[in-house]
Amino acid sequence: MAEYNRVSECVGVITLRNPPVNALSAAVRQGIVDAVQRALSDPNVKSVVICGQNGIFCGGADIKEFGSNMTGHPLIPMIHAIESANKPVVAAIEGSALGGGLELALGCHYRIAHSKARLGLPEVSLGLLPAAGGSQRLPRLIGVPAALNLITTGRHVTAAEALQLGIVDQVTDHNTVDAAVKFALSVAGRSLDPRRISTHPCPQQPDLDALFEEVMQKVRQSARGAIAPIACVQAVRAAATLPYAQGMERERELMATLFTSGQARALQYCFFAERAVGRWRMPSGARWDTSKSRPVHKAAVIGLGTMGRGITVALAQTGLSVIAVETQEKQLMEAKQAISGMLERGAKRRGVAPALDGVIYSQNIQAVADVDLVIEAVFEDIALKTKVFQQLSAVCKPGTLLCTNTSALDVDQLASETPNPELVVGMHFFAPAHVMKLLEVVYGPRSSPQAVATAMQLGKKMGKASVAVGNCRGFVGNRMLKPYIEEAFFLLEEGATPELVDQALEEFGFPMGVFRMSDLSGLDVGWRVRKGDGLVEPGTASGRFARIRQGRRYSPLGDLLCEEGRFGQKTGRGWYQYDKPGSRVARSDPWLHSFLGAYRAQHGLVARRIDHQEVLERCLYALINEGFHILDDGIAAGPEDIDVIYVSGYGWPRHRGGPMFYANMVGLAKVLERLEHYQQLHPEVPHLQPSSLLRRLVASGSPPIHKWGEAIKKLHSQL
Ligand SMILES: CCCCCCCCCCCCC/C=C/C(=O)SCCNC(=O)CCNC(=O)[C@H](O)C(C)(C)COP(=O)(O)OP(=O)(O)OC[C@H]1O[C@@H](n2cnc3c(N)ncnc32)[C@H](O)[C@@H]1OP(=O)(O)O
Repeated sequence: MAEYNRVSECVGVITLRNPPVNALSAAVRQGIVDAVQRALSDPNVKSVVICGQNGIFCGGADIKEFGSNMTGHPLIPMIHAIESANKPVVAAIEGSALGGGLELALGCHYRIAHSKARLGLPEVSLGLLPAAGGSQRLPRLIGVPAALNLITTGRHVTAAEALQLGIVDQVTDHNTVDAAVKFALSVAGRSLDPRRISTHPCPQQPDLDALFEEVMQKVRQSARGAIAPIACVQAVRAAATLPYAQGMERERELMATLFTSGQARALQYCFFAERAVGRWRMPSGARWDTSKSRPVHKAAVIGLGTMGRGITVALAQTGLSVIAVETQEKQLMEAKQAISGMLERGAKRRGVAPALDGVIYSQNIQAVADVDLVIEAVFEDIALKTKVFQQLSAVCKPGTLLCTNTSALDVDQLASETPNPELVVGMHFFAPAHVMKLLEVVYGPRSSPQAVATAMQLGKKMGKASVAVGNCRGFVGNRMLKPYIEEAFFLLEEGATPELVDQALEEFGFPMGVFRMSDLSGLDVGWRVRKGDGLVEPGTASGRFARIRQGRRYSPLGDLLCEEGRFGQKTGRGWYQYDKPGSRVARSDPWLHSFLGAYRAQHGLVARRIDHQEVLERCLYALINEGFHILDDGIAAGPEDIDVIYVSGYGWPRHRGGPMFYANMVGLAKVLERLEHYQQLHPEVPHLQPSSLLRRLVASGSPPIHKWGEAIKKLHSQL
C-alpha cells in the first residue's frame, strides 16, 4: 500500500498506492511508517520523496474507516515521525492533496506541486476538523487569517494560490516526482530545523481577539447549526494562542466531540450519497454501468425565459456549442443580452474567457436540425409543449435526444406525442439553472437507457448533482414539497404565524422557512397549479366544509392571498411585507395577522399555541412520509437519491443528511408513532397517513438506512 524505491542512488521514494485516491487507510499508514523507517535507516539515502500513484497525491484519511473501529498505526505519530526525520522529506503533489493528505504534506519539510494540483483541508464538509495537526500547522505556515479561511470553508486552492499563500515551495508544469527528486537532492544535508512547521510560532497578528470574534460571528451565521465550522475556529485559535503540544491536545479534544457526532455521520453520508446517485438504475433493470451515453457536441435550448437562459449558460459553460431559440424577436434580443451578461460574470469569477461565441441565437426552430440534444424550456402548458415536441421530431436529425424542463407536466404524455418516445427524458433544472446544483433526470417507461445515460452524463459535465428519477406528478422534489407546504398552511389555520413556522424551520437549518421561500418563488405559481387541479373556488364560504376539497382537507389561505394580489416579493406583499416590489427583506405584516384572525373567525377555528416541535414534526414528517411512498413506488431507486435531491436543491441542511437520513437518525418507529398521532387528530389529511413502506420497515426491525434497499426488495418480493 506504500511502495519504497531508491532512485538517483540516494533518494528514497515512497509511493502511496491505494486507488482511486490513495486514501490513508490503515494499510497505507503502515506502509508509510515502514517505508520511512527504511529510508531513514539506509545510510545511502540522503533525502526522501513522498508521492502518490496514478497522478494523485492523496485524498486524505479513508472516510470509510470512520464508521468502524479505527485500528492500525495512527496518523498523528506517523506525521510527527516524518517531520522529525533527520533527512529532508519532500512531498510531490500531483492531482489532489486533501485533508489528511495535505496534513501529511505539511509534516514534510518541503512541498512541490504540479500546476494542476488542488490542495485543501475539506474536513469541515465532513463534519470534522483537520485533526492530524492540520489545524495547528497551517496557521503557523500561512498565518491565522488565511488558515481560518481555508479550514472553515474547506475550499480547495489551486497550486498557484498555494504557492502564493506559502503552502508549497515550488510549482512545476513537468513531472512532479522528477522535480521533487531533483529538489530533494539539492537540499540534502541542509538544516531541517527551520522546515519543521510545528516548531514555528504563528505569524504575529494584530488584534487577535477582535479577528477571532469577527470570524466566529460570521461562521456561526453561515453554519446554520453546523458545529464543525465553529470547532475549526476554536482549533485555529488554539494554534494562535497556545504552544504546539497544547494546541494539539485542544485539536484532539475538539475532534473527539465531532468525530462521533450525528452531524459528522450525516455529512459523511452525504459525501457517499452524492457519489452513489451516479450509479443509477431503472426499474427495467437498466443501469449506469451497462448503458452507454451518446456523445453530445451540440445542444439546443427552446424558449429563453428565466429557465431557458440559465440552461443555455450552464450548457455553454461546459464548452458545448448551443443553439438558443426564441420565436419572438424582442424576447430573443433581451435573452441574448441577459445570457451574455451571465456568461461574462461567470467567466470573470472563474478567471476564464466567456463562452460568448459558443451560443448561436435563432428565431427559427429549423436551426436545431443538426444538434445532438434539445432541452425544451417553454411555458408550462401541455398543448404548447406538445406542439414544440412535434416540431422538434420533424426538424431534428434522427437520434436527437429530446428533453423537457417541465416541473409539473407528464413526461410520458409528451413522449407519446413523438414518434420516438425512447429518445425523450425530463431534465428538470432548478432556478437559476446555471447556479443551482440539482438536476432531476426524469425517465418514463419508454425512455431508453441510452437517453438516461446521456442526460446523466451531461448533468455531470455541467457540475450538477444529477439524480435519475421515475415519472410522477412533481417527480421527487416537488412531490415531497406538497405535503410540507400543506401542513404549513394547516398550522396557520390552527394558530401559527408565518414567522413562527419559518423560525422553527430556519432553526432546524433551512436557509429559509416555507413562507419566506414561497414569497421568493412567487405565490402565484402554486395558485396556477391549484387552479389547474380544480381546487380553487371563488367566494367566501365558511366553516369546515369550505375547507374540504376533493374529499380531503384543503386550506384556501394561499388562494385568498393571491386574490388580494399578494404574490410575494415581486409584488412587495405576500406572507410578509417588503419595502418595495422585488425587495428581499421580509418584514412581519400586521395586515396578514389580522387577515389570519378574520379567516379563523369566519371558519370557526380557535387559535391554539403551536410550538416548534409540532411545526417540525408535521411539516417534516409529512414530507418524509411522501419520501417513503416514493421509494415504495420505485420513483426513486434509494434513500440517497431523495436525500441528494433535498440537500442540493431544496435547502435541506446538509449536516442533517437529507430527509430520509434524518428519519433514520430520529428513528423510524418514532416517525411512525408521530405520524399516527397526527393522523388521529387530522383524519381528513391523507398525507399524514403513514406509508405502508414505513410501517413495514418498522415491523421488520427498522433496518439502518444503508440496508433499506435490501429490505425494500425483500418486502416487495413478499407482496
Ligand atoms: C472516540 C473519538 C475519538 C476521536 C479521535 C479520532 C481521531 C482520528 C484522527 C484522524 C484524523 C484524521 C484527519 C483527517 C481527516 C481527513 O482526511 S477526512 C478526508 C478529507 N478528504 C476529503 O474530503 C476528500 C474527499 N475526496 C474528494 O474530494 C474527491 O474524491 C477527490 C479526491 C477530489 C477526487 O475526486 P474525483 O476524481 O471526482 O473522484 P470521486 O468520485 O470523488 O471519488 C472516487 C472514489 O473515491 C472515494 N473516495 C474519495 N475520497 C475518499 C476518502 N478520503 N476516503 C475514502 N474514499 C474516498 C469516493 O467515495 C469514490 O468512490 P465511490 O463512492 O465508490 O464512487
